[in-house]
Amino acid sequence: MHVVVNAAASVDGKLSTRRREQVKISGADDFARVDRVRADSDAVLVGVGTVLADDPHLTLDDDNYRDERRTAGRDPSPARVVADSRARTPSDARILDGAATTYLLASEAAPDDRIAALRDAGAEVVVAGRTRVSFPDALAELESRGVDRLMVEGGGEVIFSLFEDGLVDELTLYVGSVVFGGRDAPTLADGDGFVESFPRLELREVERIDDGVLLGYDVP
Ligand SMILES: NC(=O)c1ccc[n+]([C@@H]2O[C@H](COP(=O)([O-])OP(=O)(O)OC[C@H]3O[C@@H](n4cnc5c(N)ncnc54)[C@H](O)[C@@H]3O)[C@@H](O)[C@H]2O)c1
Ligand SMILES: Nc1nc(=O)c(N)c(NC[C@H](O)[C@H](O)[C@H](O)COP(=O)(O)O)[nH]1
Repeated sequence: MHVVVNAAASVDGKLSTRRREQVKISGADDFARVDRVRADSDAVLVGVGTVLADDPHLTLDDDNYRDERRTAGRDPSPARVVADSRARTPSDARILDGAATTYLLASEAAPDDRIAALRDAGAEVVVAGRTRVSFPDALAELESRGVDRLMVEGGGEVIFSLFEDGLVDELTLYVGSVVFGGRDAPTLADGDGFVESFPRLELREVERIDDGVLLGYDVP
C-alpha cells in the first residue's frame, strides 16, 4: 500500500487553533489540489479527533473526478476511513451518510454497543489492536479489501502514529501565510514525539499556491 499524508498548517506548524476548531488554511487552488489527490486515492483516512472537530465529508467536490473514476471502473468516490479506537464516531457523522463506503477502524477496547450502532449506521468495522488501533494490521486489512493507495488527511495524533510505524510514503504539506500560536494547538505530528530515530524526509517539490507554499516530500 502507498500512503500519502496531506495536511495544511500555519507558518508555525499548527493544523488548527488551541480550540481545535476547523480553520481554512488552504485557499481555493489548494483545496482543488486536495480534491485531485482524493480522486487519485482508493481511500481517505482521518482520526476520530478530526471527525469530532470538523465533521468532514471526505468525498469529491468536482463531479468530473467522479465521472473519471466511473469510466475507469472504480467507485465514484474513494472510501472513507476513520481511526477510532473506542468507536466514538457519532452515528450521525457526515462520513456515515452513505455517499461512499466508510470503514471504521476500532480496537478491541471499543464497547460492543458502539460497534453495533456504527454497523447499523452503515460502517464497515475493522477491529485491529488491543486498546488502540494497530495501523500495521488495520492497513493490511484495508489492502486486502482493495485499498492500494491511501490518503491521510490528519490530524496530528494519527499522522504521528503513522510516522512512528514507518507507514508514510509521501507527505504534502501546504503552509498557509498565517500564525495560530498556542502550545496546545494541534501540530502536524503530535503523539509522544520522537527523541531519536527522527523520520528524515526527501524534499521533492516546492510550489507557490494561493498565498502559501506547498512542500512535497518522499519518505525513504
Ligand atoms: N489543517 C489540516 O490539514 C487538518 C487536517 C485534519 C485535522 N485537522 C485538525 O486537527 C485536529 C484534530 O486532530 P487530533 O490530533 O486531535 O486528532 P486525530 O484526527 O489525529 O485523531 C486522534 C484520535 O485517533 C484515534 N486513534 C486510533 N488509533 C490511533 C493511533 N494508532 N494513533 C493515534 N490516534 C489513534 C484516537 O482515538 C485519537 O484520539 C482538529 O482541530 C482538526 O481541525 C487539521
Ligand atoms: N487541506 C486542508 N486545508 C485546510 O485548510 C484545512 N482546514 C484542512 N482540514 C482537513 C480536515 O480533515 C477537513 O475536515 C477536511 O478537509 C474537510 O473535508 P470535507 O470538505 O468535509 O470533505 N485541510
